[in-house]
Amino acid sequence: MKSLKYLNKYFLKYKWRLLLGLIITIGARVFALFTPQLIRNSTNAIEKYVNGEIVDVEIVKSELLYNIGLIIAAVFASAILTFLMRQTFIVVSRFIEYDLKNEVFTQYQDLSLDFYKKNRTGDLMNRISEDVSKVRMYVGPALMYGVQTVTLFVVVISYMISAAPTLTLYTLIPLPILSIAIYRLSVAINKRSAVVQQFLSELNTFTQESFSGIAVIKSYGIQDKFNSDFDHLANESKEKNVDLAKVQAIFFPLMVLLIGFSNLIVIYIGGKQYINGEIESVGVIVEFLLYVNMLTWPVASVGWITSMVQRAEASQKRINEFLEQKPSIKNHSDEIENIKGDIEFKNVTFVYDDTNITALNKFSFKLNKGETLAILGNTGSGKSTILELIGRLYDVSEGEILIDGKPIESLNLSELRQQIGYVPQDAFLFSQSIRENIKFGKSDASEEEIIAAAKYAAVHENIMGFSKGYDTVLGERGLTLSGGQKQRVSIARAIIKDPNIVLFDDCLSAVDTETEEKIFNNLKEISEEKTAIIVSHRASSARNADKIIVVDNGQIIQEGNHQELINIDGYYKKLYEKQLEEKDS
Ligand SMILES: Nc1ncnc2c1ncn2[C@@H]1O[C@H](COP(=O)(O)OP(=O)(O)OP(=O)(O)O)[C@@H](O)[C@H]1O
Repeated sequence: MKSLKYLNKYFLKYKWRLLLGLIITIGARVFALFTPQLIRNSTNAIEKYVNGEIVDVEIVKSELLYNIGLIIAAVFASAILTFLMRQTFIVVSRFIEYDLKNEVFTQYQDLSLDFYKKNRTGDLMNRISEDVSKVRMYVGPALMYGVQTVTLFVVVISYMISAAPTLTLYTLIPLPILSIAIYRLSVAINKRSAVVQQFLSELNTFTQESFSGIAVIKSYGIQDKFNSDFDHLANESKEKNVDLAKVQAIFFPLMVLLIGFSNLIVIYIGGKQYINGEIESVGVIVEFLLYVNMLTWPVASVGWITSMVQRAEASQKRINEFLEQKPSIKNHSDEIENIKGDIEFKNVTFVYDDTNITALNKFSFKLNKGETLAILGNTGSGKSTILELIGRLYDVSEGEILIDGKPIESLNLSELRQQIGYVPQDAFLFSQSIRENIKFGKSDASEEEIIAAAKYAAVHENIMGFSKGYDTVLGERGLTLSGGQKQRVSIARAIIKDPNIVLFDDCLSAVDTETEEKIFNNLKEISEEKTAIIVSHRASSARNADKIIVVDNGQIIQEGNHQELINIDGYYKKLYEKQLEEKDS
């Protein structure tokens, strides 16, 4: 129950609704309990008529009609209150589910990139959906049936004791056995459900990956392998489901058996006591039979509730694991200062935690506001890492990064990111319209601003070529853009922010050199005052930059401008000449 304590704040938040639910539940049970008593009264009236204590049949008839009327009224009242009980408890559980989902999602958003590297997407999704639903069962049905069971027990058993104490004792004997049996069964059901759940998770991950990688699967012609792998997984999943169904099948027969046994005891002991004159009338036996049946569900639900609480506890523990994590990148300043855009790396070393790869090793450079730096180098040399460190997606392992002369950690994190227009290597676009995708950079952007940004990114004409223009929906249910178009939409998204620092991570690789040139010219026009870092594999992207750095293995191997570097034998000159030759041929 330790983990579930976390939810107390939500119970507190909805305390009035819950209190109302409690009162309604008690009311519903009290009304439900009128029925056995009224039936006892009716049976007694008939018994008295049979015994000759009442001679006028009309009196019996009117007594019966009176009781039937009251039973109908009580049942109605109980039904309405039961409806309201669900409306309060279950509605509160939905509210709490909503709050918790939001809390988990916000926490996911706050956590740093390394968190996503360490945890699988499937697991993240499971905790926000499956685990939260299991927790809802605790705050909803478990709480509701718990309150209902306790109320019913207290009221029914006190009624039973006042009517016939010894008979009560005999009648209740099988009920704890029933409760224990159902609890054990629930534990077995839980264990098997967990296995079923795990297989379902695997099946989901497999299916999701198969759909995402459908192009690879088809082009490699490996559908058969995937079909048979799926078949294998689905078959195992089916077998685990069958195992589960077998234990579940015992549930109701067991309940019926033990209740039947209680009924027999009532009839046998009750009958004997009636004959011996220990109980006043047959009506009491009838009343007890009804009580026993009324107690069936609550007794069974004790086991069920226990297992629901256990499952919720396990799920909340998993949720808490994530909720308790602190983002590794923390904001240390609430002061919003305008970031101008001077960038300096001083002996920066960066090691990726998960792989222990030293991506940058004692790396230093300085870039003034308004300057453009081009970074070239082989794959895996550390180029993207430089940009990620400027956006504080990670913090440096050693050395320091200064922005406007101040340590990057001392700046307000959201202001820093606000002032950066970052275009990552794999342009990710959301399954929304092109307009919405561009507007991610500036939520209140006007139509003119959107078009201007698209023009700067040299993608406006492409967009106008689509029948729905800027309203064209992208992604799974929409249009698929070409690699180059995607890159340019994502550039437009960065430009529209009008940031002081622009970071382009090899984001023109799928664009021809002429369009690239055009974009750079546009960029120059709007970025007089902006600091720009352009990571590329092409010398053409670097030609007009104020500074060029060539990186290898996390270190700078060449530094200078285009003119300087083409006069020195080395990586840049080779790359430039090679690309010149390719262009000519
Ligand atoms: N998230 C990560 N976790 C662990 N190691 C990483 C991560 N990202 C990059 N690396 C490693 O750090 C090194 C530098 O990677 P980086 O992405 O900065 O290179 P790059 O020069 O941008 O490469 P490319 O030109 O292929 O994009 C590589 O060895 C890479 O395997």
